[in-house]
Amino acid sequence: MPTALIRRPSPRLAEGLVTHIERTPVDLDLAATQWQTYVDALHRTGWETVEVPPIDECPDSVFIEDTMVVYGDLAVIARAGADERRPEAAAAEETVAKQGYRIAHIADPGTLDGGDVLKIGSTIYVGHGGRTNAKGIEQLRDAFAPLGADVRAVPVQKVLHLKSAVTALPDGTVIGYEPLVDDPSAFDSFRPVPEESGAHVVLLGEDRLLMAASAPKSAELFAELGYTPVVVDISEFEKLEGCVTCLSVRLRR
Ligand SMILES: NC(=O)NCCC[C@H](N)C(=O)O
Repeated sequence: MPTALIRRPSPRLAEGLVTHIERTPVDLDLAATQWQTYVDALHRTGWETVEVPPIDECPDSVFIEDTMVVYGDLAVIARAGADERRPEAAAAEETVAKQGYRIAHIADPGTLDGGDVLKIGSTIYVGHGGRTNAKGIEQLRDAFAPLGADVRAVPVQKVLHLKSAVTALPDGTVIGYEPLVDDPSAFDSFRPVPEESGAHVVLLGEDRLLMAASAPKSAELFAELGYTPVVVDISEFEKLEGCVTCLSVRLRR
């Protein structure tokens, strides 16, 4: 059974960072329900989940994706671009090590958030922007090149992370809401979607795409293309610039 790492929301979730959008109040009870629904959707589609111990003092800790990048048998532990998120990594490292992964680290002066990393086969796109710097990208390349990965830097200026702008369909087509994609030509194949959050899909296997309820037109488009959208409402996390990808780390080995 494939495994995904998850982390329970902090009671301080509402204080999470907001960079490119206006802050609006977060409903903690609703966030807890939505998180459970997200986890249930993983279980329903055949995923086992492993919880990283919660870290209550870090408001953004639910966004577990940002703590690491996993490729082959190696987990590279990120060094968050936002100082206040750095303490999130330690327990995530312990948990992924227990799953049998080798560990490497992004080190000072490198910074990198997992949300900036989009893997498509052996191509790894890394967003160079507000959270991930050139040194972080260089270190990620040094870690994964020996495993055969082609690490390519792409610009991210308009949104928080690369994967806030684009993700990819199972056939490798990169999807994005064009007004928020810095350079669509950076990708081998690009297809526009009609909504911002329509750009965010988590591949669950067997052509199923986990996606947010806020992108109904994109869900319709994917269904027409032969995929099966699995829709979850994550409104409270979207208020903090989170999306479906950032609430889990899928371990595909
Ligand atoms: N990978 C992601 O999309 N992470 C979302 C992180 C949101 C959080 N409020 C932050 O600004 O770091």
